[in-house]
Amino acid sequence: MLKLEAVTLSQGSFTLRADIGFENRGVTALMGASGSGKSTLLSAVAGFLRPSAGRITIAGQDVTDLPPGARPLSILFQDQNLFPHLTLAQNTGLGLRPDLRLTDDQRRTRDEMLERVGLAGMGDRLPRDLSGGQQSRAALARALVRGRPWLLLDEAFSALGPALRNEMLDLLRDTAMDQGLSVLMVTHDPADARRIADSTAIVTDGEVTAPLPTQALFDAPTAALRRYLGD
Ligand SMILES: Nc1ncnc2c1ncn2[C@@H]1O[C@H](COP(=O)(O)OP(=O)(O)OP(=O)(O)O)[C@@H](O)[C@H]1O
Repeated sequence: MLKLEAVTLSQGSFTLRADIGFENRGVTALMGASGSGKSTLLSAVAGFLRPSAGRITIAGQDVTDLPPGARPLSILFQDQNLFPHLTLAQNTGLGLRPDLRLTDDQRRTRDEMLERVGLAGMGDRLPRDLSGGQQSRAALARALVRGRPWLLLDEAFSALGPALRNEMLDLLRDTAMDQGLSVLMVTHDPADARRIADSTAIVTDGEVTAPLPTQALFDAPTAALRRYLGD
């Protein structure tokens, strides 16, 4: 379980309060209007923003004071940040060792992950020689190869066209299932949540609602969801 216990987050004059737990199983969507605080919440979980009150725990461990790299999670942003001068294999290997001195086992892990995301045999290519979709797959591989139990995504696929975006969402869901990963995914698009999220939490009015099963939530929308959908 990932818990934000009586957490207060501040960015300038904006304040978000969260007292909430995310189950470590499957995909949870974090949905809300622009400026509602989705990225703020994710930044705090990732360790880039320190809460002004409360604490954050993951699997019972207090991570509030841990730097991002020491937390049991990986992060994928919209800007995929592949290094242009490094090959696909090297970009992915960075997830395992920043100095790229991989052991044989780590090479195997890297190659299996590239295969898992549909990039087998492309390890020698530079990012510029990949399509947008392949670059997204590579960035996902680099995040997954770290083997951390939680994966956080901040609108990671929102720049992609609809077909590619659905393909990446499905790949994310399937890989999460295979690897027993827990995923917390920020999206502003209800279609993303409905496609792959087991549960969905809404960020609105400076607070975060408790996650509810996505299907049930959309079948009988809460006041927070209705406000967000503009019904
Ligand atoms: N560094 C900052 N300094 C001051 N205010 C900030 C800062 N970063 C974010 N904010 C404010 O905090 C609020 C929440 O921003 P946040 O980026 O978390 O929203 P969001 O829900 O992720 O929005 P979007 O969907 O547009 O990305 C906004 O009002 C924003 O203007």
